[in-house]
Amino acid sequence: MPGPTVGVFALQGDVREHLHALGELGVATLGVRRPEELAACDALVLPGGESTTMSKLAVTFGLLDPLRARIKEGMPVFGTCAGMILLADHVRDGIEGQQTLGGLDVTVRRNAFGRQVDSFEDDVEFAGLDETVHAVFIRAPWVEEVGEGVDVLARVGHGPAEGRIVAVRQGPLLATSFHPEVGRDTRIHRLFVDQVRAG
Ligand SMILES: NC(=O)CC[C@H](N)C(=O)O
Repeated sequence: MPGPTVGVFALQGDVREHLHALGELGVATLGVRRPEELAACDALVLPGGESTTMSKLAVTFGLLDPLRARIKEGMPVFGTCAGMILLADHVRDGIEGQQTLGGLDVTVRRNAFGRQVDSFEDDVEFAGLDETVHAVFIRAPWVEEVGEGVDVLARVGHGPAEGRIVAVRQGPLLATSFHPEVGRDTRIHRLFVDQVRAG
C-alpha cells in the first residue's frame, strides 16, 4: 500500500519550507491550490504567511468549503502561525469579517506578542519531545482560550509572554504559533507525519 500524501496549502505562505521538511521525512507531498489537489491528499499543512490573505485566496480558488468539509471529516491538519489562525474557531484582533476554516476549539489572538517582540526566538518545552524546540515567532498569534478537548503542547517559558500557549492539539488537528518549518529541526513535523501514518 502506498504511503499517505501530505498536501501543503500553496496559495500563500512559506510553502517551500514545509514541503522541504515533509520531504526530509520521506512522505509524499503535494502543493494544494485547487480542490482536485486537496482531494488527492490524506492530510494537509497550513503554512505560515498572512491569514487574511490566505482565507481570501481560499475563497477565490474555491478551496474554503472543501477545506472545511475535509476538516469536519477528520482529515489531519497541521497549521503553523497563520495556519494556526486558520484552524481556530475564534480569532481576536482579526480584520473585520475575517473567516477561518475552524475545527480547532480555541480562541487565538492575532499578532499577539505586540510590537517590541513581534518577532523573536525562544526555546520552548514541547509535550512529547525530550529536548526543547528552538521556536521562531514572526508576528505570531497565541492561544487565549482552549476548549475541553484541546491539549496544550507548549507554552512560552520566559519573558513578558511567559505562560502563553503556543502549541495545541485537538484530535487530528495540530497547531503551533511558531514556525517549525524554519530551520532543520523536523521533530514536530515528524509528530504530525507519524500521526498521519498511524491513520
Ligand atoms: N508568520 C505568520 O504566519 C504571521 C501570521 C500573521 N500575523 C497573520 O495574522 O496571519
